[in-house]
Amino acid sequence: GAKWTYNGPDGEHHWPSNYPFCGGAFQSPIDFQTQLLRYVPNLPPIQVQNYNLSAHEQLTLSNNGHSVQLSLPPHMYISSLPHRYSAAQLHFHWGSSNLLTGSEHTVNGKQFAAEMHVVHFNSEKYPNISMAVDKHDGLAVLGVFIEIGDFNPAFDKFFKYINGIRYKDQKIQVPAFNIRQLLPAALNEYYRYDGSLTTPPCYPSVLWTVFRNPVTVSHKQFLALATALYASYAQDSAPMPLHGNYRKPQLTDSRVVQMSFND
Ligand SMILES: NS(=O)(=O)c1c(F)c(F)c(S(=O)(=O)CCO)c(N[C@H]2CCCc3ccccc32)c1F
Ligand SMILES: [Zn+2]
Repeated sequence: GAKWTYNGPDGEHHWPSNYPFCGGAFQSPIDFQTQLLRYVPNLPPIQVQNYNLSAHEQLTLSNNGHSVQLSLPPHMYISSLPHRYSAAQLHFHWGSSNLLTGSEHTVNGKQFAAEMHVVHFNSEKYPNISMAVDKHDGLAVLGVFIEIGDFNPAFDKFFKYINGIRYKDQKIQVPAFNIRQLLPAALNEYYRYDGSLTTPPCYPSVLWTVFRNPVTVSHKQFLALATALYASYAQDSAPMPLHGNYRKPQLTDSRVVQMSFND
């Protein structure tokens, strides 16, 4: 499809001209205005299966020009949703080295330093993510807010390789690890709503689950993420740093946004 960026002439205000869904309804991310949300006491805790990958497995860490992504095997899945949703990849959104505000979802207007998304597809109904990506029940994404704080050994399992994928379309194989360690401890506290991909083509195909509790990475780890990557190719004469890769909050309209907690 047509090229798109987060800033400049191909930035998010222009996405709808090449990607009509981006100008449509049910868009993501959104701001969670907690006074307006609906507390649903029996929303079941998220249950994940086979997230504890063996170090003998290898995952592909790549720079796709829009984010850093880690491929995930489809035998990892979410078992607590109406259908089985199998893992496809995880990726990040962040600000810049001096802008510690780069999350996509916000809470009462508060933006976190970064946000991780673990993308899953409905493997009961669709054979792969490409067939699922534009279906109303196609995708389920787990969102995790990231704050600056203690060093995070789980993130370092792949952050330490980030200098091997500095430029667009570079990829390396990294040893797999326990992906559950990237999620917050409490999987029973989350926001839930129907939304979309936050990048073009912005299909309204995502059941969003954004966990209440952030995880931390150290300032040094965050700087590695925010300063190592380029959206341009290694041979490009004008290198374009990859940062600020977050879409602004969209209108909630008449959507009901649920929360599984009320304290
Ligand atoms: N925020 S978000 O909506 O979760 C989100 C992103 F922000 C994001 F950058 C990506 S991307 O890295 O693939 C680059 C642009 O599509 C995705 N990819 C998904 C949806 C598109 C098709 C596809 C195919 C295989 C694996 C993953 C995906 C994405 F879902
Ligand atoms: Zn994302």
